Amino acid sequence: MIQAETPASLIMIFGATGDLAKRKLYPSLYHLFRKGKLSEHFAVIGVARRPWTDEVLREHVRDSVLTSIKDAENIEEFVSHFYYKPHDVSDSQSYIQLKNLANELDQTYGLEGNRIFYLAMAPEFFGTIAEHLKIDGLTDTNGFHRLVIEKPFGHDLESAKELNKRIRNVFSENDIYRIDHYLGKEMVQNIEVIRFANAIFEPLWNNRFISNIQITSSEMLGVEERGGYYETSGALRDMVQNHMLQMVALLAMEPPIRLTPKEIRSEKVKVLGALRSIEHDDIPNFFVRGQYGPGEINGEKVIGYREEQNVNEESNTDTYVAGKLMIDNFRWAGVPFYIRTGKRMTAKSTKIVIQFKDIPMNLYYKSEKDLDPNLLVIHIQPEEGITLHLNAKDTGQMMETTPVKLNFSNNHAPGLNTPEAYEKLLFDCLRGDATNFTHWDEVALSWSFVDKISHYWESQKAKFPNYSAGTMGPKEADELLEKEGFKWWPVTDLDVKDC
Ligand SMILES: NC(=O)C1=CN([C@@H]2O[C@H](COP(=O)(O)OP(=O)(O)OC[C@H]3O[C@@H](n4cnc5c(N)ncnc54)[C@H](OP(=O)(O)O)[C@@H]3O)[C@@H](O)[C@H]2O)C=CC1
Ligand SMILES: O=C1O[C@H](COP(=O)(O)O)[C@@H](O)[C@H](O)[C@H]1O
Repeated sequence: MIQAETPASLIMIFGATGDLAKRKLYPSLYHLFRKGKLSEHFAVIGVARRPWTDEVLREHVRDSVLTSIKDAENIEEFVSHFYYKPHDVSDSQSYIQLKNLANELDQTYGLEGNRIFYLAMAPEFFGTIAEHLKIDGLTDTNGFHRLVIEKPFGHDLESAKELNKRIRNVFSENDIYRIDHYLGKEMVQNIEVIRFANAIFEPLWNNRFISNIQITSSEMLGVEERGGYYETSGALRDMVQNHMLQMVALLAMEPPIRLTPKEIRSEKVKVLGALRSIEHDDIPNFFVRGQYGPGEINGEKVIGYREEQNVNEESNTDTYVAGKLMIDNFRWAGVPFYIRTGKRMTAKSTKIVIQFKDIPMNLYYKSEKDLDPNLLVIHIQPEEGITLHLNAKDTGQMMETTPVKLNFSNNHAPGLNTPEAYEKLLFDCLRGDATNFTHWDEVALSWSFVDKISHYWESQKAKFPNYSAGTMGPKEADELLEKEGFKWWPVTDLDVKDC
């Protein structure tokens, strides 16, 4: 049930000393607090191994907020709601101490027994923590109990099933909030609105009018300190299984009969279920993998993936994936959805390009020159907006055309106006709105699609590295489109700010 207002709640963060909590969760909670979206009846218990005190955590939270917001009003009041408990994830005594503190805070802050358990720790602990929460009585209150789970949700379908079984013994599906932070991004949420609130798009949104759809999510950063995790994951599991497939599902789904989590999820599940399964030897015809070698980013030399910390010097891990997805249903038969994502690429950019089919006959260019196709570009980040690429008359006597762009920019000052994805998702969770979290059925279908590709890749030694840092990936990714008469629309030339 979605609460109209923010209810009182205790938020227990497992992994309170970690990177995610510091960079994302504390600033997001502070934004909610400052906007009045966090009830004054709230308290946070930070949980991790190191022997911190309440004061140390408060200092840490204060620093984390002040790093991103210089004029943080009422910061002292905000941090006074934070408490800390050193913890051993597999020891019941630790949970009993947590329960006692939680019960005390229930009284102090009038929390009505409402509890959000946010698991921001390595995934191997998710199942154990969920089980202890029940066995040791942390869920024995009258309020709501919601489990927020960070990615990755499993390593493949089998491990995801196992994890799901363990947490479902404690929490019902409705109380499990599997985070995919792309679903909290403003322009990802806008996909549905663009599609279903505009009479000009929905009639064209099918294989009669769309020639192909391209989704690019490129990063300039390398793996940073996450080499250990990334070696077990790679770009396919890290980005495609979740974020990229979620965007595909939102772009391809049928209009839901109403905007409830259940109806939207059910439409997304149908898309994921209609993804053409790609078998063994056919995989190279549909998917390309890459790994960055040394190169240059912003004029600075950077090392290759195999030289990164905690990375095997003969690593077979993909830091880049490009793929062609086919959705075998009536609406999308024959329309390729091209996706690509990678680290150490030319630009930090997430964009969706919907390329419409050419008009049947070109009246305007009699000779060799072609009309540009109409494109609808959805700028997810760092700019947020929409651009429609059209053809118009070139000024002058001749009846010639020139490309024009109709542009809507959501953020003229990038990052300032739009709430951070985590802020929105935390707020949704407080209100009990699970629309922008992934349901188990979506997770399972995504893993079963991705598993076939990862198993095939694991069985073949790749010729890595195959792209230089600072480029847009291996040449095979360009060939994937060229062989079908398409090309990747360059993310840098499509910028909303250029219009
Ligand atoms: N960082 C990011 O940008 C993103 C992270 N995620 C996900 O979020 C989760 C956390 O990531 P991140 O913050 O980067 O990880 P970190 O390694 O920075 O933090 C891990 C946290 O877990 C705690 N911890 C580790 N082992 C134990 C233990 N045995 N008992 C109790 N606490 C323990 C650590 O505390 P201590 O050392 O004090 O024990 C620390 O607070 C992961 O699932 C990750 O995949 C998802 C998307 C982005
Ligand atoms: O989930 C992840 O996402 C980030 C990219 O997120 P973005 O919001 O900056 O696009 C990626 O760097 C990371 O490897 C992955 O785990």
